[in-house]
Amino acid sequence: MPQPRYRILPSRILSGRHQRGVAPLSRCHNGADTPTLRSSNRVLAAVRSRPVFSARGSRSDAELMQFCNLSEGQRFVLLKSRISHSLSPIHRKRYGKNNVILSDIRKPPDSVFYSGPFIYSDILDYKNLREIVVNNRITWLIHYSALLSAVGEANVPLARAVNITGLHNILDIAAEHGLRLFVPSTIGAFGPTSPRNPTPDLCVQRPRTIYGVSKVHAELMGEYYHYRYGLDFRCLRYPGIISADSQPGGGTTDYAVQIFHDAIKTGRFTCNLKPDTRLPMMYIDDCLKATLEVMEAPASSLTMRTYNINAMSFTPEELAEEVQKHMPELEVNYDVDAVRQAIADSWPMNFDDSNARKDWGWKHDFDMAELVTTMLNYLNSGRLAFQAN
Ligand SMILES: NC(=O)C1=CN([C@@H]2O[C@H](COP(=O)(O)OP(=O)(O)OC[C@H]3O[C@@H](n4cnc5c(N)ncnc54)[C@H](O)[C@@H]3O)[C@@H](O)[C@H]2O)C=CC1
Ligand SMILES: CC(=O)[C@H](N)C(=O)O
Repeated sequence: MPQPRYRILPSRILSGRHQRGVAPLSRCHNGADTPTLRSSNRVLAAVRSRPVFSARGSRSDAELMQFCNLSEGQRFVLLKSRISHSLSPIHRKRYGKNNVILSDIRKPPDSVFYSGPFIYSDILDYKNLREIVVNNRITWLIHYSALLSAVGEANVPLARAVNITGLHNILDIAAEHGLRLFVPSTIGAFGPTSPRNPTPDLCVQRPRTIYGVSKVHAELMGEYYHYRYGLDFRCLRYPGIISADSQPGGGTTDYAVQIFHDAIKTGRFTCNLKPDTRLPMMYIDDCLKATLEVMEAPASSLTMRTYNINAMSFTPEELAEEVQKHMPELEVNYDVDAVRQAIADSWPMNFDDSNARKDWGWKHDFDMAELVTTMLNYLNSGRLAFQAN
């Protein structure tokens, strides 16, 4: 048994009461401090025995009500991304500005940086993550950091480190400190041998990207920690997310964001996928709604820990036609990127999210027509405001 080198100071767990735990640490392969499984077991055994942190279904409604009411100093860390830009204001309104802490390896835009607490962190630095969780008495962790599908293929070692080693760090910290943990998965967690139309929650998952492999790994590890250690792990497989308030990044579905920016800026759009490539998509507001709903759902309503969610499915051609209803002058061309096309061809065309609808009442608000109108109104209002200044 290794000698303890560090002590975990008193930390707040979900009930808002305090738990004292002492965990010997060992060095993990990436050089960061991480608890040994054995020491985690000891802490977790104590945590699991507490009524608010027992396995699925054993929490009473009263405890859940108490849990979801963050009045006793419950605090979040949101590991930042484009999606969390939009999620943080909603969380802050709901749970209090200072109870939601954003964190990233990069300084965000000023509008995000000055909107509330922000802490620098590198997902690969376990010790730093642990300090953030302990020093800020964090109780919920929302883990968005990742390299997406196309950028992941361009830098596999980095994607493997951020998406897999980073996830291991998060899981250990969440389990050790009794945090509720949300990790998003994706349509990219399926592959060419999965049923594609529609794709159910449970089926063959053999993705062909490092991104997809890392997300299947995250789903399985999260569920394993849930059943093995009682970790309150919750995961949604998002479709392509479309949002107006951030620039498109390294995803395969990002053409469906880019088209709006290009339509408004230049009146011309060149799509990097074939016109008939059908993929599941969702407007950001629906994504945020689903994320909050599943985070707050009583554990007893969840029959699974990882759910598909969906809103619509369309092809570039169909999306372009819908945009052209508002902007008939929009010119659309196709210049197919072979890597992105191969990824898209291996992903679901339609997503079966019937379990989410049945278990916790998931219901989307935005269809394609609503999405297009909202995106164009939002981006046009930004452009008009800019011109007015
Ligand atoms: N945007 C989409 O269409 C979809 C997104 N998702 C998932 O949602 C999450 C967020 O996605 P987006 O907002 O689109 O991603 P994004 O690319 O905007 O954000 C990823 C964030 O990870 C951060 N990051 C990278 N390396 C890091 C490190 N070493 N330490 C700390 N942070 C680091 C980046 O700085 C960036 O802010 C990802 O996990 C993604 O897999 C899932 C399905 C669809
Ligand atoms: C669907 C996703 O996970 C993401 N937008 C990507 O295209 O990589």
